[in-house]
Amino acid sequence: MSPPATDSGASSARRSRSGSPDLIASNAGTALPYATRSALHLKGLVPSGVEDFVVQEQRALEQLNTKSTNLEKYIFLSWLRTTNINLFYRLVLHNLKAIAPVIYTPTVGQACQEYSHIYPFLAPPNAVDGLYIPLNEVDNIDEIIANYRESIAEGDEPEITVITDGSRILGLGDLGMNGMGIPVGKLQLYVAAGGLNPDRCLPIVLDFGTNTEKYLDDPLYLGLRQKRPDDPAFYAAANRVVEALHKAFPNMFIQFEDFSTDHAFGLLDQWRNKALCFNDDIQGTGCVILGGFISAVEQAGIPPRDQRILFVGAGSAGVGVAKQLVDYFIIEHNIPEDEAKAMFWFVDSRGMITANRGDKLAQHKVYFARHDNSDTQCKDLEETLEYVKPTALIGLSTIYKAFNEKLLTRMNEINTKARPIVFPLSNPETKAECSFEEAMRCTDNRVLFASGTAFPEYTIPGTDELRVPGQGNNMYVFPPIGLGAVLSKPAHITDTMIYAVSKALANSLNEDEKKRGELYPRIERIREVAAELAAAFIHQAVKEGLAKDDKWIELANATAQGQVSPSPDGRFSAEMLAEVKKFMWVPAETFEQLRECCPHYHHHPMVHQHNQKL
Ligand SMILES: NC(=O)C1=CN([C@@H]2O[C@H](COP(=O)(O)OP(=O)(O)OC[C@H]3O[C@@H](n4cnc5c(N)ncnc54)[C@H](OP(=O)(O)O)[C@@H]3O)[C@@H](O)[C@H]2O)C=CC1
Ligand SMILES: CC(=O)C(=O)O
Ligand SMILES: [Mg+2]
Repeated sequence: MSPPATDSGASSARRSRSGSPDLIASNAGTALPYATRSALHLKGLVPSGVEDFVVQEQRALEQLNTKSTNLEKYIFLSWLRTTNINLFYRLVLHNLKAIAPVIYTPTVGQACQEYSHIYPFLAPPNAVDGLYIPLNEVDNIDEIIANYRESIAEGDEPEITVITDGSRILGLGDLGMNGMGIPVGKLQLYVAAGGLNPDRCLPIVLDFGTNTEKYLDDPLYLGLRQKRPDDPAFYAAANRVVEALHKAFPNMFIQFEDFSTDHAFGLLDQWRNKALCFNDDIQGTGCVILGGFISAVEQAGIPPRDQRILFVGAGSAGVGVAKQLVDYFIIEHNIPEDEAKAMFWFVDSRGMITANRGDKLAQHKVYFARHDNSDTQCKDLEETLEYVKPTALIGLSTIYKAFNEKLLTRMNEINTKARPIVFPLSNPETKAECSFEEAMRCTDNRVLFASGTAFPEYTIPGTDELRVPGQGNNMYVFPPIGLGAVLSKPAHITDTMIYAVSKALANSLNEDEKKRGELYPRIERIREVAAELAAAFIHQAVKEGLAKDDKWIELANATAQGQVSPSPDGRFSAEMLAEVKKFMWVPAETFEQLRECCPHYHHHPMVHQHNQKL
């Protein structure tokens, strides 16, 4: 069983192997009481003021606020995370709305592009950010895993990993090893939103080269300076790594992230029934967008079956999202699959996707290729929009401003009877199809909107009406899916477990959010909502007979048998929700808590000596 929520020793555990006084000092710093300073031979090495964590946090926030750019803020926060992880997460959790766009999209995109330039000179074994696995060392993967094991404290085996090869980082393309910023950033959200223990999160980059000349020519580039391998070599190496990880840590949840689309589908197909894994860009994005889309369809003002949905972009994200929306129309609205599928059109870089377009469609596009277009071949988005006259426009194309003023205005004109749905979901901001303000202005403020990246709130001109844009980003769902998987330990993740999370997300809006017509819960509530979504996931995993953890099986069965009170939508019980919340990691509030909750503290040789003297 995993440690309880109070096990907040944070990264101090990792440092315990060094036997250095850093163990306590790094996470307590100026909060170290005099007696402990004395015991650890730190007298005179720390300023004399003894303060509590709240004051430390004020100082950290003050320092963060002196940084004039988001990249500087990112660098400061990375430094803080590797220096004092407890303080880092206190700051993140108490300022999530302001900090999420710094540690995650959009700033993380820029940080990845600059990764080799801002690399913080980490000093292993005491500071290890994750695993860098070069192609030419894949045969030594067991040694690499053994080295990692050596660098962590006993009992801190990873329970979750985010793994990328950097080949499609957000909408920024192939960043090679620089893509490491994404697993690092995603795992910070696993901790902040999902309550995973930071010591048990493992970011991994497969450093398999890059096809981006700019990085190959950059003297500071830290990855392998070679072109990417061909497909057989890629799959042989990637599978070798995943196999070794799965063997070393059989219960570890594996999140595939930001692989180029063909490999994203390929790896998922190979591993989805063999290991506890999922692809965030295909399944996570599908899950989160379905959650917001359900709310949008309810507010649009036309029957769901009259929706005509135009996707711009048919990559891992576009196809992943559309497949989940098809399931929704089938399951919730009893629309036969063929009819449900016919509610969707796609545009890619070559125009509307049709079966008779003349090019060989990639396998993942075939399902949605239109057969009813006769001779009509729309060559781009503008033509397709006029042809389809969509009620919903969804962008996962990486094309900045693809939804220009003209197109947005047309969406408004086409949809006089319904509120138009516009979801520019590409990341980061420099790739977003449009902004919230643009969508509001061009649709007489009628738009039902969600974006991948965080956009500012918008006050309708001439009024004091403030509108909050929805953030349709998989960050709302991968933390609870991971948390639910870590707790209930299903043999593998099914589409129906992910579907249950989408439904729970749509049900998670509070009265205020609903009254304001918002599509997603406010980010300040992301942790509270994550607990509900994780409970829904666990409940579904148990229902499908795939969960392996007895405690959660018993709790879910008790709900099903009516022994405990179910949630309003019947998906989980209050008891289960309370248990999930108990598990969620929280940073220590006081020095005492840090000390008590850190099992390694008491084993520290100097602390041991000190305690013996007391
Ligand atoms: N909001 C969220 O939570 C998430 C957002 N995303 C974002 O989605 C975007 C796409 O990701 P992914 O699907 O994996 O990437 P891909 O590169 O696989 O997909 C991009 C798609 O856009 C198409 N495209 C490119 N140029 C144009 C154009 N001019 N007009 C129309 N379509 C075009 C491509 O066409 P072709 O196939 O012909 O090359 C391709 O189908 C990224 O920006 C990513 O950040 C991804 C995951 C989650
Ligand atoms: C959010 C995300 O996973 C992406 O843009 O790739
Ligand atoms: Mg991604």
